[in-house]
Amino acid sequence: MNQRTPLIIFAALMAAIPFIPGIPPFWIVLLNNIGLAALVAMGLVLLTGVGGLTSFGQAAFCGFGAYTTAVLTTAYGVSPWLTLPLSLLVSGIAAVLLGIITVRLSGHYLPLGTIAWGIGLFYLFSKLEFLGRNDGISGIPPLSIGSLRMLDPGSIYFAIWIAVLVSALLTMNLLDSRTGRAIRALRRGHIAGEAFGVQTPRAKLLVFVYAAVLAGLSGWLYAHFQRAANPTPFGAHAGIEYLFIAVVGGAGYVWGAVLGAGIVVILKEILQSYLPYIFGGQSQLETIVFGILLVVLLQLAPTGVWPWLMSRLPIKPNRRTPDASLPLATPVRGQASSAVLLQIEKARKQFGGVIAVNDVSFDVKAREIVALIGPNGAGKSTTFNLVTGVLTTTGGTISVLGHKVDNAPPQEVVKLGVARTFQHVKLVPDMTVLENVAIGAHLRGSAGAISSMFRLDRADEAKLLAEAARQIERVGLADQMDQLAGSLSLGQQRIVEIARALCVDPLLLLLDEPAAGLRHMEKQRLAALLRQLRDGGMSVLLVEHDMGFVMDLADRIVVLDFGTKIAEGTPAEIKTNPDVIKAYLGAAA
Ligand SMILES: Nc1ncnc2c1ncn2[C@@H]1O[C@H](COP(=O)(O)OP(=O)(O)OP(=O)(O)O)[C@@H](O)[C@H]1O
Repeated sequence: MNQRTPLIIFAALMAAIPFIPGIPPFWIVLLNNIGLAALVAMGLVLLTGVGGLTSFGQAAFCGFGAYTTAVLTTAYGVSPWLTLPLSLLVSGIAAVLLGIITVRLSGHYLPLGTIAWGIGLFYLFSKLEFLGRNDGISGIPPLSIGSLRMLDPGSIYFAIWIAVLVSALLTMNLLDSRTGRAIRALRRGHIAGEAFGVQTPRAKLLVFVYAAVLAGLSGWLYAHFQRAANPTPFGAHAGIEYLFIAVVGGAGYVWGAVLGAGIVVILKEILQSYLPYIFGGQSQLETIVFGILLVVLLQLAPTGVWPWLMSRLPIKPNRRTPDASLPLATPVRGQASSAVLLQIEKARKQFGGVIAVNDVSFDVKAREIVALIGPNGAGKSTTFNLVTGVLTTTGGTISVLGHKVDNAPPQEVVKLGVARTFQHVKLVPDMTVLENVAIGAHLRGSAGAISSMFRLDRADEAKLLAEAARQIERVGLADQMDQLAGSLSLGQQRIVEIARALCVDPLLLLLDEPAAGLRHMEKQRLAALLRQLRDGGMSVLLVEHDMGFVMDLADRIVVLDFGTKIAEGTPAEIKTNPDVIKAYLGAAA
C-alpha cells in the first residue's frame, strides 16, 4: 500500500461524513471540536512527543490566533481570510519572544515556565479593554467563499478538516527530513546532535514556533466557528487538556494527535451527557470519572493509543531503500599545514576542586591511530569532551589543523572534520539505524524546514540517505539498516555510532570505548575497519579498556592517570613501562 493511501482514505471518509443522510448536526459540532483540538495537539506532538519540550501553555497561542482575527474583523473590518496570515504571524511572533526565554530552560523548569506564561497570558486576555476583558469579543464574521457563508457547523467543518489534513501532511513531511531528524534528536539531549552540527537552540525554537502557529491556526478557526472569543478556552486548564490529548493519542505520533482529540472530546461529551442521569446531577463526578478513565487508558497503552493500535494492525512501516550510488559532495576543508592533525598543549579541566585533566599535552598525526588509556576516572572522556567542544578548557590550548578549538562549540569543531562516538551511546532509539546514521551527514545537506514541509528537499535528502546507507554497509550493518536503533545490542549500537561519525567524512575520528560490548569476531572486524580507515587517510583517537584490542591496533598510546599524562609511546614501550604497569596495566592484567 502506498504511504499516502491511508491518508487519502481518511480524507475521503471525513469528506463524506456531512453528507450521511440524517446525521445529527451535533455530531458535526463534535467533529469540529475534535479537529480544532487535533491541530493544537499536533503541535504538541512535535514539541513534546518528538522534541521532548513539555508545554502546558499551548492554549494561550490559540488565544493569540483567535483574538487577532476577532479584533481585526470586528474593530477594523478586515476580511477574515486576510486575518489568517496575521493570526499565524502574531502567534508565531509571540512564540519567538516566549520561546527565546523558555527553550533555554531545562528539566522541570521548562514545563513550569510554560505554566507560568500560560496563566499570565490568560489574565492578560481577560484584563485588556480592547480584547473585551472577561466578556471577550462577539460578532466575529463567518468565513465565506464567494456567496457561501460558513455560518453553520457543517460548512466550517470542511475548513477545519482541510486544515487538519494539510497540517498533518506538512508535519509528517517535516519529520521525515534532515530538519526532522535534528528535531527528533533533541529528545536525547543536545550533545549528540550538536556533535554533528545541529544548532539545537534553533531547532528547539523552530518546533516551539511551529507548535504555536498550529495552535494559532486552531484559534483562528475557533473564532470564526464560535463567532466569538473570550479568555476561558485559552487558559491553563485548556493547556493541560491539550497535553492530555497528545499523550493519550501517542505524543510521538502525528495521527496520535487526531486520535487523542477524538478520544478525549468524545469521552468528555459522553460523560457530560450521561453521568448526570446516572448520578442525579452530581456534576463533579464527570471530572473524576474522566480522570480515572484516562489513567486506565494510559495504563493499557503507556505510549498512547495510536502506537498501541498500530502494533495490532497488520500494517508494516513503509521503508525506502536508499540508492547507495547517489554521490554526496565531499566537504571542503582546510588542509593540514603539517602532518599534525590534533594538537593538545597543556590542556586543563577543573570541576571545582577536581582536576579532571591536568596540563595534558599530546598530538595526533595524519594517518595515525592513537589510543588514550588509563584507569577509570583518569580523564579520558573529559579530554574527548574538550577536543569536541562539549566542555571548555580551564587552561591550555587545543588545535585542529592549526585552528584553536579549545572554546569552540561542537558545531564548529565538527566542521573542521572531527567526528566522535560516545561512551554512553547517544542514538535515538525509536529512529531506524538509517535515520540515526543520516544525522551524521547533517552538515552535508542544506534543506531547511520549509522546503522539507513541501517536499522540495527530496534530491538533497536522497543523497544524505545514500551516504548513510554507504557508511552502514561499510561498518557491516546493512541487514540492520531498517531496524530501530533501540532494538540492537549495545555493541551494535556502538558500531552504528561509528557509521554516524563516518557520515561526517571526518579527518579525525574520536571513538570512546568502541569495543565495549562487542564479541571477539566483532572486535576483529572493528579493528580491521579502523586500520582500513587509517590506511585511507583518516586519523583515529580512541579510548578503550580492552588492552588486547588497543595493543594490536594502536600506532601510539597516551596514558593518563588522575588527569595527568604518565606515559606516551608505542604499544611495545607502553607494555613494559613500569609506571603504566603500576598505575593501570597491572590492575587490568
Ligand atoms: N561534569 C563533571 N563534573 C564534575 N566532575 C566530573 C565531571 N565529569 C567528569 N568529572 C570527574 O573528572 C574525572 C575524570 O572523569 P572522566 O569521565 O574523564 O574519566 P575517564 O578516564 O573517562 O573514566 P572512565 O574510564 O570511567 O570513563 C573523574 O574524577 C570524574 O568524576
